Amino acid sequence: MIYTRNLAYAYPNGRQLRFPDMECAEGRVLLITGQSGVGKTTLLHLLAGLLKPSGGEINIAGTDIGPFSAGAMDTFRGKHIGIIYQQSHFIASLTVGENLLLPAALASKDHPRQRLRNIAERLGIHGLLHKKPAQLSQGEQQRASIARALISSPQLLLADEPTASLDDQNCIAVAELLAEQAQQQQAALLIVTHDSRLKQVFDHHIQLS
Ligand SMILES: Nc1ncnc2c1ncn2[C@@H]1O[C@H](COP(=O)(O)OP(=O)(O)OP(=O)(O)O)[C@@H](O)[C@H]1O
Repeated sequence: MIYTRNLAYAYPNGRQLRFPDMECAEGRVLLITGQSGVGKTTLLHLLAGLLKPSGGEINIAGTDIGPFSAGAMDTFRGKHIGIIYQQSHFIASLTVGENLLLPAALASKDHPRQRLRNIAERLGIHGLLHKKPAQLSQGEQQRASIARALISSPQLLLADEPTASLDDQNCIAVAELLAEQAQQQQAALLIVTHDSRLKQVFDHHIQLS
């Protein structure tokens, strides 16, 4: 589903970052860990096509994303990639439901409201869709971010530190929920984190150094 080969990135006036080759199939989870500063966020942005590599290849769903223009990458990302950020980044003036429908609207997916109902029910947030994001607890916001990433049925889910601010019990619960949803949807799930607690949940693991 996704693989990388000889991936590298150099910030202007920064050091050159080189990443180990990685791959993850549909319905599987790859955990990518590493200390602060090794390049986890950079890697996530490369995989999401938000940064262009200085070398190497990223192949998603059979497509080398290297040659894409910024506009073509935006379209591809909207169709194939769901991103779960550590902070939810919801639009405060919209309801949770309206926030969750935005990516599906941008990706022109069919029957978004039906999908929203199904996913919100699965994640136990269907009673919260009419509320404003600020009225949700942190755990509820986390589940809402997962729902938002799933709503366009992406084939690739990228999660950036999804459990960093959670206690042990919620950390494991959110990790298992993510993996379960990815499996149900047959999406590849890549979790980028410094949270070593997740190593006990997932056995497919790469450590950046
Ligand atoms: N805009 C930038 N310009 C130059 N160097 C940068 C820039 N952003 C990040 N870096 C450097 O690139 C390296 C990787 O940064 P990155 O944010 O990807 O690491 P990280 O593993 O996500 O760290 P953390 O866990 O602390 O968030 C670091 O050495 C950082 O100082």
